[in-house]
Amino acid sequence: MSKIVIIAPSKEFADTVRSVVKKSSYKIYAPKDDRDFSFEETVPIAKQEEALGAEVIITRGGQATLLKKKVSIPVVEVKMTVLDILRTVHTLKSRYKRIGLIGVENIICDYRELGSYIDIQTYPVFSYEHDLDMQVRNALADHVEFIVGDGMSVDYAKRFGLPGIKLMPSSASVREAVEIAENLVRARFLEGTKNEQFRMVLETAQDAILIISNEGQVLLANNRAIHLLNRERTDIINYPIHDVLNGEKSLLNLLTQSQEFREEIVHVRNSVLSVSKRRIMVADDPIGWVLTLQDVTQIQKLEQSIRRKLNHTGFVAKRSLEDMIAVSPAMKNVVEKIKYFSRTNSTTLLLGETGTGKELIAQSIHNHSDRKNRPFVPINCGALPSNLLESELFGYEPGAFTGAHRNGKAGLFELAHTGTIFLDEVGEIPLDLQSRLLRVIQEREVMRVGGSSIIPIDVRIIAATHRDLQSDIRNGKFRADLFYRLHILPISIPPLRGRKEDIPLLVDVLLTKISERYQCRKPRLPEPFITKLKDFSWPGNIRELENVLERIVVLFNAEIPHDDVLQEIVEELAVNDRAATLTNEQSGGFDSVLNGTLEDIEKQVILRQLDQFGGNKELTAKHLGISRATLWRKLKEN
Ligand SMILES: Nc1ncnc2c1ncn2[C@@H]1O[C@H](COP(=O)(O)OP(=O)(O)OP(=O)(O)O)[C@@H](O)[C@H]1O
Repeated sequence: MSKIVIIAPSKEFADTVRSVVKKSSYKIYAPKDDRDFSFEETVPIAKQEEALGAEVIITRGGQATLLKKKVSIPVVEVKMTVLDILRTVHTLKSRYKRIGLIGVENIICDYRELGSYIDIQTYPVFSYEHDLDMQVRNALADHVEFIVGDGMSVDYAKRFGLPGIKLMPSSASVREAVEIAENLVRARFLEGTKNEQFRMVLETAQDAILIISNEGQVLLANNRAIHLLNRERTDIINYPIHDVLNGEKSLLNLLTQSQEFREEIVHVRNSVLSVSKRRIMVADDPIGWVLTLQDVTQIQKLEQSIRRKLNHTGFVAKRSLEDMIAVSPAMKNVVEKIKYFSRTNSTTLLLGETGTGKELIAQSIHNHSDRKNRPFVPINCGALPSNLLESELFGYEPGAFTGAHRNGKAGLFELAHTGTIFLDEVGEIPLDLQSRLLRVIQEREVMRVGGSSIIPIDVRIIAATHRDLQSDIRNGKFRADLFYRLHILPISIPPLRGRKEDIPLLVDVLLTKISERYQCRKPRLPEPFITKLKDFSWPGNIRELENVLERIVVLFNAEIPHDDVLQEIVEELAVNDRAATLTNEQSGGFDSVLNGTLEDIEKQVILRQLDQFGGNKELTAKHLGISRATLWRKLKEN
């Protein structure tokens, strides 16, 4: 398919065209013999080429005038220049006194003035049917001896015995026409590109969009609008908006307002729509309106799905410092450390019993740091067997092991690039992997399992453990060098029993959270009960407290007498505490303690109780039946 088609009505013109147009991408039609193309021949050619996808037709003279009416693509006319005519007339001047210029109006009009300069008669033809005969007769009446003009006119004049010569555009004129045609093709392409871009924007928009004229006629509607209006496109485009929205009174009242507005809410059938109306201005003139309609329920669904996707990756830290309750001095101190440490990129080690909030603190550090908009990648190192943990952390190349994914897989270190990786239960990492982890931390680069290339990473490391890593080092379970790499910024998180001042606020905030989750009323707990909660040792820390409160929310809503529920919980907590103390005393290691001297045994008992009460000396002393001063003294002595 050629985009530019040249129809040369005569053989001579075709020769001029071929001398100019060398590109094979142009299709040239020319008569096979000396006879010029008739209109009956050129019209079908032009129509066929248009149907095949031609974008521009080049031709000349009367053919151009006619084809412009017959096809809807642009027809570029090869115009005769004044110079073309002068050149022809000049050669004839010595032989003929009276020369006439005859031809269709578009050839003659610009040159009519020519007659006054070079003594030549002009005979414009507006329509071959109506004027040609008359103008040839006029020329004869004016005693014109020789005629120059377009093919049709000259041929016609010959029938009256009037000799003539056909005007032929020069190569320069052909070149100019070709240039115009090429520019037109380029402009059409640009326009097509713009239209397509506009269409794509319109169709990929989340909103239903309608463009209406100043008179309220729908000029354009995207597929969402068609879908929303539940009509056929043909029943919408070019119809008045009144007809299109017939029956949707509230929407119509809103849309026919003569003012712009934004995000007005309107109920249409079963949907809630947010509607906006904006003027379209072109050079300060209003030319219509653009209406956007958003299905609010759809937006809510979209938001949910985006959140689900983000959360599904697990790479978003949802909690932050605002979620942390810190009333006790011990926790306030932890919060200060979080704020301070989050300003650095250094490796941080969180030390604390289970349920003390290590994960919450890791997320808070991340969200308080410059990396807050980057990934937060948590992994529980204790939850996976060694080989799986290795490929999870460092990734693997295709075919690294049986069952490996065909395309390989990026490790969590890679996925955490520019963000934070949270190595929970770092004390559970097997020794062989510890050395690999050490290398990654030292070099800040990873190599996938089965791979040979090194991938540099920029990751902040936060590790956490409930284990006594120093003792693991002594027992050969944890590498000392890895410990020192992790122990750069340590945070010891006190157990709940060591920060009982936090309990009342924790109870209040957690009850609100849980009640919201269950969508039920928040229980009001009696003060004595809340105070009583401070007496227990909470081995499961805040998680245990959370579980107890969840039970209260559920049972209070089950209409079980509230006092019974609270009484049962207090008893259960007391029993658990006694059992824990007993187990501790029996298995804890009294066996080991009993082996030492009396002083050793006393020291072990004091330290164990101190630990049991999260370092709280007052409670420890009370439990051991000694004064705080005695406890101080004994601790000092030991
Ligand atoms: N200071 C705090 N303020 C409010 N809620 C807290 C606080 N600390 C912990 N929590 C809540 O207690 C629960 C347990 O916390 P988290 O999971 O962070 O503990 P953890 O130390 O990581 O536990 P584990 O070691 O068992 O994984 C979470 O629901 C957390 O939001």
